[in-house]
Amino acid sequence: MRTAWADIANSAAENTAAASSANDGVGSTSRPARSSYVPPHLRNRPSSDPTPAFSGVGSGSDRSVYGVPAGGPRWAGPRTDVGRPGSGGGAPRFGGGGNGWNNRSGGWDRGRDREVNPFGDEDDAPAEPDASEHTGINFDAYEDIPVETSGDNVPPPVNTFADIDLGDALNENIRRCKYVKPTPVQRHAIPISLAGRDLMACAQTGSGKTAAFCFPIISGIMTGQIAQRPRGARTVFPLALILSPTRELSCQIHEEAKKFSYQTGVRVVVAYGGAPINQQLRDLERGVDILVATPGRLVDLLERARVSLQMVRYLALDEADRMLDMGFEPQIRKIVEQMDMPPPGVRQTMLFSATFPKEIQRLASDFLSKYIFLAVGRVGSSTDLIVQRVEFVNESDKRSHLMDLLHAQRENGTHGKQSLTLVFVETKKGADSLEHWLCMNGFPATTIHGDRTQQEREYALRSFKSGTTPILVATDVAARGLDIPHVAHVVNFDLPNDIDDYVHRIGRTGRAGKSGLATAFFNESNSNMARSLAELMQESNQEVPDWLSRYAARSSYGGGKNRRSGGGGRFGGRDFRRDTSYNRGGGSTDYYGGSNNYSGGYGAAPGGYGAAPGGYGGGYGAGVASAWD
Ligand SMILES: Nc1ncnc2c1ncn2[C@@H]1O[C@H](COP(=O)(O)OP(=O)(O)OP(=O)(O)O)[C@@H](O)[C@H]1O
Repeated sequence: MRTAWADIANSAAENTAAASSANDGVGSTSRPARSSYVPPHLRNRPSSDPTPAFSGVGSGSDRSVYGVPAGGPRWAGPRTDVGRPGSGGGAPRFGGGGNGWNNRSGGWDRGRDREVNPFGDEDDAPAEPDASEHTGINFDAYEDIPVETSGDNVPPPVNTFADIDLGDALNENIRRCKYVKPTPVQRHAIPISLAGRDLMACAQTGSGKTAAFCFPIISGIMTGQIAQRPRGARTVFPLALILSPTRELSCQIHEEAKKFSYQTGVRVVVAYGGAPINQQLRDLERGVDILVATPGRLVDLLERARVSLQMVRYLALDEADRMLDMGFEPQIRKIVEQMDMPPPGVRQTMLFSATFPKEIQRLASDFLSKYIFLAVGRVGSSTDLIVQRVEFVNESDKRSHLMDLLHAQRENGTHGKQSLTLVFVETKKGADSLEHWLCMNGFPATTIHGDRTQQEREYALRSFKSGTTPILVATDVAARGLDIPHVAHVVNFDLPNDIDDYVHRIGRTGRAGKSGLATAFFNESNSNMARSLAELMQESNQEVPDWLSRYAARSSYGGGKNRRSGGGGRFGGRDFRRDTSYNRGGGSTDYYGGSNNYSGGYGAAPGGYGAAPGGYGGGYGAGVASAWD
């Protein structure tokens, strides 16, 4: 059976052969693959199009040609090689400027020729007017969702993708993805980002945040002014950096971004730990516009001087609260503040997550400039699409209880390829032992956790996704971001110590408007979670068992951290800059001088879950980062 590494090894061999160079390793001076790099603005140029360099500026949009606000470009690099065609439609016609990139490209279409169609045979399927019919997305689930924005001059939301000037090639890929309407976070976040504004965005799990940050980045690179990139001997200069906390999530974002950027000429490369670095170096050398990475591997590449961040115009942190908690913050600060990345206000920064504790918002503001805060849905709440059940199960009864659930699923047909079950446990050993026990009892299962090799992790994920092993036993490494179709049931065999982790875990089901089920096993050892759990369930219109309410009445806030998402407001949705203690405590109103804009029918009542200062202690030791990364 071909494994991930077999694939990599084979593709490396193919590449080496194609390059006809026995000396194609890292450090080779010939770098044959790299010579075929074609800059994005030249790759889309029709071969028959003799259009010379175009220097026009698109109009009719609230952003300038650089994708920055009308107030003035924040990216000052002079454009020498590419212009923006008018926004009135038609395929983009990029003109070569006769510069070095063009000369060494070997032809506009060489890069594109090699591009694998990520849509496969479905490429030409017509878009359905009714999204729910074709994709199973229940868009009604998103109606009346509460939205809050705060900050200066917030660009208005759009209702359709056609209302946004994303460019023909990207629009075509949106059609290929069968995205008919933007989701609420996309409706708000995309115009904000296209206007060049920094953004801190909170939106519920499975609500389409990946596209919300990818579309403006791809569009900006395709259409914006790009200063000529330096030509370091072995250094590459991406224009955008997307960081995520886990290898699997980085791979997933990479796959998504490749779909969105198909035939746009924008090149997306992924770099993550646990996989051979040489293949990643070769990928980078072929050219990179958007680099998707985990922090540890990126630091490695930066220290080897194989990547420079000096040309980064867009920085996106997915799962931003996780990226800035104790485990990752030093690495993120190093990448963002201590290397050669342009500062806030020069680069554009976008932070996305479903949860955003106040203390993390405070840290995050260091990376942002005059940003807009956007909350779609109740920050840190779970989506109402997920039915949540909490069952009291003593530690010693957990296995037999799980077995009962699985048998019941089998009997009512909700088991198998179309109904996957994801079981979260606290420890890696616990994951292995439960997996073994399930297999012994006739339930094919696999496992994913930080002690497994990356090859094993990827194999496990594929086996789960395909339904070969319809049960995945996982630690929190699988809690965030993973978009696995057909996860029908999430079981919190061991509850996490942090309510935000619970929100992300159960968010692996009930995605993109579909419904899902989440069952949690609760016992005495989880009593510190009772209150947060009961309140979260209440907010999500779930039935709270009486016994849990009694536990909640007796206990304090969850996990000892008392850091309910969003902070300061019972329903989250709260920009920490509006917090009175922040303003009193010497916090500068420079961060925030703007109006608050609400839509939807909820109020962020003060009080309630106030996150006590210093209450947040982070959930992970520093050493954990490497296991994730
Ligand atoms: N406009 C759209 N129309 C239909 N489907 C969409 C749209 N936007 C995104 N999706 C789909 O919704 C699913 C969830 O999207 P995504 O993974 O970006 O969610 P997310 O908000 O990042 O979730 P999480 O918080 O768990 O990381 C994906 O399968 C994606 O393809």
